[in-house]
Amino acid sequence: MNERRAKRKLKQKLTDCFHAAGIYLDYKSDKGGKYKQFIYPKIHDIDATERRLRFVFTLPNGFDPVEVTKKKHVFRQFFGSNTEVDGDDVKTFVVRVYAQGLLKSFNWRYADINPVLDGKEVPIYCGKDAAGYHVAYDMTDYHHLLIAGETGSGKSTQVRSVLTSLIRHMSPDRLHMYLADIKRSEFHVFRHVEHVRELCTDATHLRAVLTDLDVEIGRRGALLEKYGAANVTDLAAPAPPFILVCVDEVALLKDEKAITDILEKISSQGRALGMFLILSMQRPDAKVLDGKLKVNLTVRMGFRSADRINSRIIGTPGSEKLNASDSGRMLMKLEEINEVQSPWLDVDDARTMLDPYRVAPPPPQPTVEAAEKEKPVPPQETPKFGVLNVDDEE
Ligand SMILES: Nc1ncnc2c1ncn2[C@@H]1O[C@H](COP(=O)(O)OP(=O)(O)OP(=O)(O)O)[C@@H](O)[C@H]1O
Repeated sequence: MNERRAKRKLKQKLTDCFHAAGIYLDYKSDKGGKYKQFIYPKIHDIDATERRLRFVFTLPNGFDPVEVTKKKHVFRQFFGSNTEVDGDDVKTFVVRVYAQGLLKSFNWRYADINPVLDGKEVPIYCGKDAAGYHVAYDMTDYHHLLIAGETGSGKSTQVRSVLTSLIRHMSPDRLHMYLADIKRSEFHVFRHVEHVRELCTDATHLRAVLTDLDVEIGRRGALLEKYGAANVTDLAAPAPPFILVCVDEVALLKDEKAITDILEKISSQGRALGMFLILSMQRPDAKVLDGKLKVNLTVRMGFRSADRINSRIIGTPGSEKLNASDSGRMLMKLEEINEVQSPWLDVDDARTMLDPYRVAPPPPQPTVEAAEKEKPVPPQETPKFGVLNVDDEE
């Protein structure tokens, strides 16, 4: 069957589905009122691949979108149980029909995901969608990420997998990571990995690191101004490395204004400067996700959440309905909201995989007595973070 004919058939099937579901407006077309005319939703786009079928339609003005949500079962009766219907609460809806449905679980394997990371500057590997396709995106396109979900939903595994994928894929010269784990439970596997410039386990350390990064924001901003560039990626080589700040359980820091102010600043200015955020939290905290952060954390991964209010704050309405038995399942908001299964990556496997990237741990700090015996050495002028120094560029 040629493509046009196949699309015409699919369009007819969707129209039949609209009719069966009562998704139309009708009016009498003759004076006697014998003949009815139907106005169905307008079908804009039909995209059919081997594994997935996708329709976009808009409702006629005057039709209540709630009626579509109520009639999702009719779409499943017509197209099969792997059918999803999502709408914007006004008039645009997307219907997706998947050939296989979401996997229950699958293992993180670099060899499998490597091809989808290729060609992306700062790739974020997310998981597999219901059609079995790998889902990944580039932070230089979509910027800052929020990962949220209640305890046991798979959030920590996802943060581990995202960071491990980045380390495997990017050279330590191109990506500098600044990690904060105030709970001290997650990031020990990343200790001494070459990409990881700082690993903070308390607010004082994180505040100092972010204060230095604030200086880096100023330096990079000055560089862009000097060369009339819109983005650090437009600068002539050697471009400064990308900087990723990842804070686990950021809600624990909600009263640390100096910290949240700089995180906000990175969220609003970091895009052009090659500085990105990944923030994770168990319970979305309206105080943390207020103002600029809320607007600038454009990508959301919503694992199972406690209730509707939480899932709305995360920005993935419906994540409260994810099954407790489906660990690692999330609703992911990139441009649309899609259900995605994240990969399983065990802590021990991650540790083993990261071993080749570890540099020797720094020598222990001398004791106070030993330091006092040493002759004082005049302080050296070393650039912070070793990333770039505006003066060197003169
Ligand atoms: N992607 C996945 N695939 C299969 N199972 C998973 C996946 N992610 C998590 N799990 C299962 O769920 C358990 C809890 O995962 P994880 O520790 O990531 O949850 P969490 O939301 O971070 O919880 P907490 O906040 O308590 O750390 C894991 O031990 C594992 O059994």
